[in-house]
Amino acid sequence: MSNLKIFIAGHRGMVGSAVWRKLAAKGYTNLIGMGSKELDLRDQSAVNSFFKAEQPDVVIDAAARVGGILANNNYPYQFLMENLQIQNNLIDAALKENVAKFIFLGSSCIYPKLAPQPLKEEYLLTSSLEPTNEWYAIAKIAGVKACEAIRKQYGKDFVSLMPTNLYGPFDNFDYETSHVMPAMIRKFHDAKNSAQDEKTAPPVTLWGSGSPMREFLHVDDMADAVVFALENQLAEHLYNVGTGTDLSIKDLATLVQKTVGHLGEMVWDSSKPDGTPRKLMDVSKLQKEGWKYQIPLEEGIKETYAWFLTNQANFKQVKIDTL
Ligand SMILES: NC(=O)C1=CN([C@@H]2O[C@H](COP(=O)(O)OP(=O)(O)OC[C@H]3O[C@@H](n4cnc5c(N)ncnc54)[C@H](OP(=O)(O)O)[C@@H]3O)[C@@H](O)[C@H]2O)C=CC1
Ligand SMILES: C[C@H]1O[C@H](OP(=O)(O)OP(=O)(O)OC[C@H]2O[C@@H](n3cnc4c(=O)[nH]c(N)nc43)[C@H](O)[C@@H]2O)[C@@H](O)[C@@H](O)C1=O
Repeated sequence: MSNLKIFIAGHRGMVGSAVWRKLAAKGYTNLIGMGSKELDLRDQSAVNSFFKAEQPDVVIDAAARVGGILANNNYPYQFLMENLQIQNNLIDAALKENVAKFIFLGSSCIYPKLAPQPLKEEYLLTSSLEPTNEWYAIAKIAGVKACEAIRKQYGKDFVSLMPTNLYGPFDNFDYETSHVMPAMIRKFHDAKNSAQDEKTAPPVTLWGSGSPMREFLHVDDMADAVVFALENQLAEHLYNVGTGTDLSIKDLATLVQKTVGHLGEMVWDSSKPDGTPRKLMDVSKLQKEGWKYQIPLEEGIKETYAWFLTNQANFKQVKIDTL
């Protein structure tokens, strides 16, 4: 049991809620969370007042404007500015209020589009970013650099974890704004359910060519990595978090289709972007510290589809507010 006061920013999101569950299960009793309606993390003075009043020992930053390839491409300003505002307010307030440990979550898209594979942490800022998500990536790079600067200048334990593509319970299943895994689960499921009989399911339309390669990590493994980073003093400021293996989007589609039990065709919509051709993580640095993923992809997809089936009435569908 631990009484460490831990503020999980974004505790209602896919990652934040998984971190909360994991910490609660491990006996952490002093967890705090605020929804965006109670505390808008873009509001600097509200964030400063909250930190002054609460004085957390640890902050886990799982709050962000998050979305799949199309949302990133269509709303560049929101993905750049909201993420900068949220993370800047959290990081700066944590420094001022003397928070002992800060865990910042970035994304594998911080690495250059055409970097050598697998992606090592040291490839950061060596060439240009993938255009569909450079806005989000630039915000995340600024977060990594802010934490690195605090570590260098103040010697504080601020660390950044870069997750690969994540999936699992409490994901966003919106057709337009979601990532590929929840999109596929919902599309195959809806097509299967709209069939007259099982063998005449309508086709499912997927985006791009299906040739990009992606790596997927179950959110419970991600939460486990966050808890590992919390409980251990990591030697460096930046660590990749993933499985170290990837597959093509076409192969993923076949796996999800089989899990869901859709028997129709797949159609590939080439008017939608492919995004980066490959972003396989080199996960050896965190492995050397002692952390490794546990949940195999097939098992994770089965479990996520089971969760989707029991939560169909109220799964999350994120819409993006613009000015
Ligand atoms: N999902 C993925 O595949 C990946 C995610 N990541 C990173 O992991 C982290 C968590 O992502 P994930 O859980 O998937 O995202 P979700 O969209 O599921 O959750 C994000 C959370 O952020 C909160 N939030 C957003 N804007 C604000 C705001 N203005 N004020 C307060 N809270 C806000 C939301 O709160 P509320 O619900 O109350 O509105 C929500 O709970 C992010 O940093 C993301 O960049 C990195 C790589 C891949
Ligand atoms: C986590 C990561 O997530 C994003 O990057 P991404 O990996 O490109 O995103 P994605 O999951 O949306 O797509 C992966 C691939 O899958 C293809 N694809 C097929 N059919 C569907 C489909 O129906 N929906 C979606 N979303 N994609 C589809 C799609 O065309 C692409 O080739 C960024 O936000 C980035 O900033 C980031 O951090």
